[in-house]
Amino acid sequence: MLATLVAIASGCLAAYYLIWRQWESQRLQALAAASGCQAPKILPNQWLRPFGLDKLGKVVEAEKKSRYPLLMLEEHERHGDTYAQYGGGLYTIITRDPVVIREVLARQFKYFDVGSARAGCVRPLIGDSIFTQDGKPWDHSRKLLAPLIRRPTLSPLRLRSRRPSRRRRCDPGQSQRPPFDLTFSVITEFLLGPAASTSSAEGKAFAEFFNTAFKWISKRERLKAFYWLIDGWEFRASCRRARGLVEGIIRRTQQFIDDSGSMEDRIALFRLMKDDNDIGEIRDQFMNLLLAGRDTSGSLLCWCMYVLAHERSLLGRLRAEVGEILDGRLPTKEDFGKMKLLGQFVCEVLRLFPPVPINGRLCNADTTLPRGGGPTGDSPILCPKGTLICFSAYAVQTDKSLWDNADKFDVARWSTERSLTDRITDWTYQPFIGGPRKCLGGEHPTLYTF
Ligand code: HEM
Repeated sequence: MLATLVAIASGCLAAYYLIWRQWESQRLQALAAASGCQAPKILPNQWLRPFGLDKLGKVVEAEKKSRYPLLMLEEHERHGDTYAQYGGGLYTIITRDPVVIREVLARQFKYFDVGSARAGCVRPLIGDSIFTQDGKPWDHSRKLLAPLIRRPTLSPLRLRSRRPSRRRRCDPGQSQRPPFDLTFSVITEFLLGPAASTSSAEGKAFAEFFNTAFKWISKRERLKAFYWLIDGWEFRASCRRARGLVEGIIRRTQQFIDDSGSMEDRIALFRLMKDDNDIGEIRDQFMNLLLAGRDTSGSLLCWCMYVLAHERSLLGRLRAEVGEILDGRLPTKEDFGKMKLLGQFVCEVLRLFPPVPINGRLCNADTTLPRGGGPTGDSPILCPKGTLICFSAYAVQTDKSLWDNADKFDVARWSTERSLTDRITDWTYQPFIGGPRKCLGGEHPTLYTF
């Protein structure tokens, strides 16, 4: 009797599923037809098609060899500006078409989320805030943080000047550590003030726990939707301890923040700490900003040094420019406007070596995108709810059809007054992305590099 009931229930469920699938498919076909959509080029998967595990394996392998952006570029050159494939369980549209990217990040912003995988991957360390949220919670965080970080009176230049220690600079096995340690301490102090200095024992311990947790996060990110497979005691303990230490630092800072507001121009999160907000919220806002700003600025510094090691004459010209404008004193914000060559140099480094070379968005409603379909790729394409859009600033910024001598490092391409504005406007240059979610800290890259 029970077996019969189970069989009937299973049959009903299966029938319901098939009817629903049919109905869904007809609805999507109608939407596609109404917008003149054609299918994009869909790359076949070798095995386990619905999960796209072969594609995921290829990505993981490329990331291990630090050549994921190069893989994306090669695939675009082989398959076109926009194509589709199943990857890591998701139907994925992969694009380097600026028109499609603008549609996703700006024109149809509300239909594209950062998605739950990003949040799940990093939440144990940074909690929930601007970097991981979507919809109303994101809007709240953005409105809260944007005015704090972009205050005209606030300047990271007020931080005392710092250099990596001589011992670290000489350690060849740790060539990437000094820039990342430097940006870690600059951003931490910029956001929380001197009490968070990473030269204190507490600050050092925080940096250690944060870095350990971050190594785990990098591995989790590689697995996309399957990030949860990478977990462990060390990861959880480092996250817990890093979060605990930050709370201690925030409490201490709150004690010496007084009503006179004397520290307001030296601590970006001053208002947040002063207004008696929940300590957990302040901690998460800070951790999100640190995660968003530390590696990006550190990576920019590394690439600047890499380029300068190869372009010795450019180094000489940059030294001459900076020396002439500053004449031995520390710079002001206005000085950076005068350092034309330095600005062009940073633009070109960010073009060839964008710190966020690949990015993604998850579609939250059935919609269409203006290009990528049909034999020429000029027709609109259908983008059903649940589609992952993967786009690469690196592939756009090194696209030979958009840039003359795309592979060549050439500061002169930024020498005319409008070159940067024009490139940002037509979305062919997007190291800080664009649209409502564009980088909050990316207004003064020259300043960070200095
Ligand atoms: C060279 C340095 C930097 C680069 C290239 C860079 C690049 C980016 C990019 C591409 C995004 C978009 C990420 C996404 O939505 O998927 C982003 C977002 C963000 N960045 Fe930066 N960033 C830099 C420095 C900073 C700094 C120093 C801070 C803050 C102290 C910062 C704060 C943020 C925040 C808060 C977001 C999230 C904005 C939102 O979702 O509304 N960034 N950045």
